[in-house]
Amino acid sequence: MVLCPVIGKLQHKHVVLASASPRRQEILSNAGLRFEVVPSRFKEKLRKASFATPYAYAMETAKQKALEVASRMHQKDLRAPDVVIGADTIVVVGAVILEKPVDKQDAYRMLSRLNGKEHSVFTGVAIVHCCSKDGRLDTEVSEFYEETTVKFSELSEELLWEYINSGEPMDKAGGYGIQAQGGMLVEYVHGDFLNVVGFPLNHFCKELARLYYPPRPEDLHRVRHASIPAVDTFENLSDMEAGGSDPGQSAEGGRGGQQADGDRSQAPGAPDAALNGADGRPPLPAGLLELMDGFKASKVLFTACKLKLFDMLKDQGPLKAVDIARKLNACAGGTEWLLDVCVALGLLEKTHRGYSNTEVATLHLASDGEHSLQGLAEYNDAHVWGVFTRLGPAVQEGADQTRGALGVMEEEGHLSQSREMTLQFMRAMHSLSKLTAHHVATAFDLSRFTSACDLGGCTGILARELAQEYPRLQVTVFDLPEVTELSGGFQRGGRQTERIRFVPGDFFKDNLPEADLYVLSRILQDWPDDKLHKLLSRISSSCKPGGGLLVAEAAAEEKERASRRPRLRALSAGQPRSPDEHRWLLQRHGFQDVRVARAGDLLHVVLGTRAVP
Ligand SMILES: Cc1cn([C@H]2C[C@H](O)[C@@H](COP(=O)(O)OP(=O)(O)OP(=O)(O)O)O2)c(=O)[nH]c1=O
Repeated sequence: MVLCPVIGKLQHKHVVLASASPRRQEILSNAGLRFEVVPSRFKEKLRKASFATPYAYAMETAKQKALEVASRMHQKDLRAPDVVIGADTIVVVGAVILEKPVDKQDAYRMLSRLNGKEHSVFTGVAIVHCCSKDGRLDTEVSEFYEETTVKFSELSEELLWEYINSGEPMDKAGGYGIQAQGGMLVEYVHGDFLNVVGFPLNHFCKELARLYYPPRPEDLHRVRHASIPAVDTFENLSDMEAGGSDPGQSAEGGRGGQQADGDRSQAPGAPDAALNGADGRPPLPAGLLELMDGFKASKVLFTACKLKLFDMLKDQGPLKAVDIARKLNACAGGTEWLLDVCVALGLLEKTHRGYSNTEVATLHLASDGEHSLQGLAEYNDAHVWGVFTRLGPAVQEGADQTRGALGVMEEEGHLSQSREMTLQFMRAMHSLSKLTAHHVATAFDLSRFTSACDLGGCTGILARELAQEYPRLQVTVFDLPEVTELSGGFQRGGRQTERIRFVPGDFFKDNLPEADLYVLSRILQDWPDDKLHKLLSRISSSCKPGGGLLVAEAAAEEKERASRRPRLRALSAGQPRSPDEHRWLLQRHGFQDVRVARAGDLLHVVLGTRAVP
């Protein structure tokens, strides 16, 4: 069965897998690809230090493996295969690249390095298209890489040696095989599992799609780059290629326009499959209409939050519309409209007994819950809404682009405006931090530090999580006086609170409190380059050799930068920086052994150690 038709594109070609890896052979043949196996003789000896990133090294090795096979086959028969695929898998922990162990001691060294920690597995892949011209070999190379994060449990020496003696580690990068007994060592995996096993099949199919079906301008509204087009989409495209119907029309019948995944953020012009016209009229732009109305839905949510509707229904629901209107001291007709829209938006449920919260509303929209996002809704309504009404003039007049098109930080300037505004801002940050603090605190093992200072730590949510996770850690929250003054209102009791103190100050002007570990969570993105360097250099001067700097920022790997949330936020807060940019920033300011890890779905975290100046 060929599930992904792009694999079928290679059906009549002479495809060679330049790899001895049985795992790669299995993954590709399971996917329906037919190929010959010719292991590469390229010696994996490129100088690692000459590559800017580990994945550049893996991609180059993959390319050299494939090119070696292509040229050997060409020399032998004066005929080259059509396509040669090469791959190289490496394990990266800190700045160290691990390949296959040379002996048991080497395997032990590798596994000890990985023990209890998170690491990255990169596979570089090269797809080499070959052709023979006048006895000469011409090649065209496309290459890409995939990264997967893997965390090992804390493992005893005994277990490590038992595993090594099983013989499994010897032919595998990093000295383990996640697909077999090595799977028992692994606590979690973020990303493509097959990438760890040696071949990122999903990304490979996307790459083939890119190569074999480059989108025509008129197709761009239908096919999303980031996904492997659905089978139906491909069939349409193949038909077109074979002289079939026009793409606009081929979407008819409710098949061609399907999105490849369940992401609701479909391209706005993507036709709704069920509603396409059958007579040459353009399909209904359902996604676009949804975008046109998006602001109305936000305002309904904000208004319901402001009226404390979800609080009322959490405690007293279900309630009839008239009773809700009475309690809100609002007009009955208007209240009923609002309630019905909330039902349509999935925020409320309506039965014969009246209106009640949906689960998501009770969890995230009632104000007192552990996971409440009320503060964020309130802040977006009171402030960000207004900022976005200035988008048109800001684009025309050209604001400071380092701060996004709107030229203002969402938070800027309001801390000093009024106590109420400061509180609103703090509630918004508090809401957001609750979603991410645990991931930030546990992305790395920070138990070697005994004191930490969370710069711009606001209500102390992350400080609390750090103190909870590391029982020896004393945590200082350093923030502007107007913030620390109000932070008391956000504190909950608990033993870890004794190890948290709030210190008022400005991190651009005042001496930073002493600490082994400095933390900047969602701070750097808000500042333009000059301020950012000033802040990092102040931290670097305060941090003792061996101390650490932990930076948490919105996840912004290349593939994510184009997605909806970071893009919208970038309008008011500037373009998010990638993990590599953060790694470079820390290195530039005197931090070494810089490691990057994913912290949940929203953030990435970077940890560096202060070098001896
Ligand atoms: C981390 C990890 C790696 N591996 C394997 C995948 C690769 O086969 C190997 C990494 O070595 P590679 O040098 O990438 O590949 P290889 O030597 O096996 O084959 P060739 O060079 O001929 O293409 O490690 C696993 O099987 N499971 C794992 O969990």
